[in-house]
Amino acid sequence: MIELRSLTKRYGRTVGIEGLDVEVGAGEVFGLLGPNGAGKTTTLRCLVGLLRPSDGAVRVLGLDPVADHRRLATSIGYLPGELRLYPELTGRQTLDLLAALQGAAVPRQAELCARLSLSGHDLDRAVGEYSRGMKQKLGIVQALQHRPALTVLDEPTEGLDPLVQETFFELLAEETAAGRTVLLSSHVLPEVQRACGRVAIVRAGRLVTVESVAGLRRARARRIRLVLGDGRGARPLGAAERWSPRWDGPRVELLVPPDEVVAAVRGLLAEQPVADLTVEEAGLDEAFLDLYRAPDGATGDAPERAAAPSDPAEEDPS
Ligand SMILES: Nc1ncnc2c1ncn2[C@@H]1O[C@H](COP(=O)(O)OP(=O)(O)OP(=O)(O)O)[C@@H](O)[C@H]1O
Repeated sequence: MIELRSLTKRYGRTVGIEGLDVEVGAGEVFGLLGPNGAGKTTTLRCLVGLLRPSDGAVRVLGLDPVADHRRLATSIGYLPGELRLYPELTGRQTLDLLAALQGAAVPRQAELCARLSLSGHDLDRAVGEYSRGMKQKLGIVQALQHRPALTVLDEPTEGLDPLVQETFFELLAEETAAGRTVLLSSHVLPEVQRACGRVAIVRAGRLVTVESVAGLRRARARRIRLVLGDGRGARPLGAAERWSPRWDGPRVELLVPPDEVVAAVRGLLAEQPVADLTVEEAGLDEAFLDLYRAPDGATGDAPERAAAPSDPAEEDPS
């Protein structure tokens, strides 16, 4: 469904994304994750043909999203991160206008509006009067209304209340059950854990890893919690100090790599009066936070991301 080969997009001197290699197959819900400014939106815009790559290749359903933009319009649904709508059009007029641009029938429009609680009354109001969440719901409806083979969603749950989020996740599950593909960007970690089978993590314009959510979790740390039996608080833990123990009175918590857990527990039990001990898998949040962190501990944009000064700014072809 999606093939990115060394995808690079520069904005003049700034690197949006560099050397990204990713493949996404039919029926996947694939997550693109990373801190602010990592290059997620840039990647999605290249995928839907709104940006021309500076280097590398993008194939969506075997086609070039820029050159074959019109042909792909019927097969792609896109929810931009910053949804800008004509404020004077009603919700219904907006959906119909976008359907015309998609060039396809919209068999799901009514059903999606009903499921996302956009009433007939709402749809007859001008979009300029919509709340943030209502606009987002309209954005989701238009992205799915023509039953596209691929739906690209940039931060889709922004502004949605928990009940609507629930419906949204049901919709995603139905997409994959029907063999259709979804690519979403997010930095809301639990939603990725819930919705995606695989994720690509990007940081400062580069791919950090592509992995299944299950695999990512398996490979990450275990949390060891100890309650010391003598009631005394923080003290040196010998070899276990390297896992940066966090103390709270007589309780201490360490995050330990999975293959070192047994040795860590043995060492801790041998050296402390332990009253209680638990070992559990660290949450996916910690797994991601670990990958988010730049090698120097910083997150987000790295100052060394500037591209060669001679690189021309790429223009939006649309
Ligand atoms: N139109 C533009 N002109 C110049 N630089 C841009 C432009 N759009 C994005 N960038 C830069 O490209 C880099 C990647 O931005 P991008 O919007 O793709 O990140 P993101 O991962 O979507 O971030 P966020 O989570 O904050 O939405 C950033 O350094 C950003 O400043």
